[in-house]
Parts: sequence; C-alpha cells; structure tokens
Amino acid sequence: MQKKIIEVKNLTKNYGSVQAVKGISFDVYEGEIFGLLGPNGAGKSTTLEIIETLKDKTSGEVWVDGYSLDKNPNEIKQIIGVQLQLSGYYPGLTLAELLDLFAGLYNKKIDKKKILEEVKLADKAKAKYKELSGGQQQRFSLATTLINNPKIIFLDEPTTGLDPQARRNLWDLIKQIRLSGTTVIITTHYMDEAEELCDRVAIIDSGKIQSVATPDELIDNLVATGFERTKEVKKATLEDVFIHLTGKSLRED
Ligand SMILES: Nc1ncnc2c1ncn2[C@@H]1O[C@H](COP(=O)(O)OP(=O)(O)OP(=O)(O)O)[C@@H](O)[C@H]1O
Repeated sequence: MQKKIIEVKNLTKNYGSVQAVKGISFDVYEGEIFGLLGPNGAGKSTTLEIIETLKDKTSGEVWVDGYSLDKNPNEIKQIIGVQLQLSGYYPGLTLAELLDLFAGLYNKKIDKKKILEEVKLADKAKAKYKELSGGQQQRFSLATTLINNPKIIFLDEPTTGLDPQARRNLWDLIKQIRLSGTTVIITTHYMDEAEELCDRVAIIDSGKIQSVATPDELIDNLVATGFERTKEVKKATLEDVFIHLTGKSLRED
C-alpha cells in the first residue's frame, strides 16, 4: 500500500461571496507526480497555495506527511519546495546571488553548483536572472524549489509560454527530480503534459473535483461510455512535425 503524503478532506475556500474551492478531497501518494488539471479559474492555484501554507482555507482539513495544516504549518514549510516568484523582484542579481539569498531565507547551506547542474544551468551561475531565456528562467524557478531539499515540490503551470523543446526539457527534469524520490504536484491545463508526466490526475472544474485517476483509467472510462472521436486520429501532429524539423535540443544555450 502506498503511503499518503498529502491528504485533503472537504477543502473549501471563499473569496468574499465567490466560492473558489467547493469541498474537494484527494490524496497524493509518496513519490508520484500528481496533476491538478482544470480550466482557468477552476481553483487549482488556490488549492496549491493552501497546501503550501501560503493562503488560509475557509474550511476542511489538510495533512502533509502526517502534519496538520492547522497545527503544524511550520513543520510543513520545512519539507516542501515552492517556486519562488522571481520576476520583477531581483532581476539584476546573478543566479548564484539569488540562490545565496534564498538559502538564507531557508537558513540552509546549499551546494549551488549541484543545484544549478540539476537544472542544466551550471554555466549560468554568473548570469543575471533577467538575461535568461524563458526556458532558462523556468528551469531556475524549478531549481529554487530544490533549495530546501524537500520531500514534496509544488509546480504551478511550469511550462506556460515555453517552446516545444523547452517544455520537453522541463518534463525530463521534473521526471528526474521524481526519480530521486521527491513527490511532485503540478497544475496544468495542457492535457499532453498531464498524459506525459502525471501518474495520477485530479480534474477540477468550478472548484469541484470531477474525477481522480491515472490518465489511462480516465481515457478507458470515457471509451467505456461509448465515446468515439468524430475524426480519425492523425498519425502525427503539427508538434511532431515541428520537433522533427527543428530537433529536440534546446536553442537557448
Ligand atoms: N485573491 C483573490 N481574490 C478574489 N478572488 C480570487 C482570488 N484569487 C483567485 N480568485 C478567484 O478564485 C477562482 C479560482 O482561482 P484560481 O487562481 O485558484 O484558479 P486556477 O484554476 O488556478 O486558474 P488559472 O488556470 O487561471 O490560474 C477564480 O474565480 C478567481 O477569480
């Protein structure tokens, strides 16, 4: 039986009269990549920020690695990695300086070289954040989740705005991080990303969970209802053509 590392029970969040999260429950197992999928405004970020201890809930219960969000938020902070919002704050600092700054916030000693190597930015230690490409900035943002050597990392739409090569590269990095035993929770509205990365997904719409299962189970369940695609599935997509013509390697480096 897999260990539950996150348990969410009947979670709600109201913003004034808007009920953004309407009593959702789900578990995340240790070592998995768990996806929260949903359209804009579904409540994904709100749910993530509550579990990250960054936002108050209205009601419900959350446990992270056995710690109660109500009673032990500080213990939870010690074992999670969140993407620090960098853009706009310290664009003139170098990556090495930023890592020192964040390590100071966590009161941790870190191996900057190792962290930058993990996200393929070892040669950019002296580059300023603002000089990085979009893909490099996202990789650095991923690196900031690792500073605390966390058991769980939270990634909120990590590949938004990236080109196909940079997206695939980030997917590989996320899979590598998971291989080291870290649990990953990711929000996305890209279905291909969820299919490629996630062991299990929760589909959220208008603050409610519609379904939680593996991507294959969700597809099988739909097919079992008699669903058929109206058009014949193409043997390749335009993205396949793009990758075939332009290659998989990153352009920015
Ligand atoms: N600080 C806030 N004050 C008031 N309403 C908010 C606030 N933050 C979010 N909302 C509302 O709560 C709902 C859920 O927002 P949330 O950002 O959690 O959704 P999301 O699924 O992450 O969407 P997206 O994919 O667009 O990021 C939306 O209706 C949003 O307008």
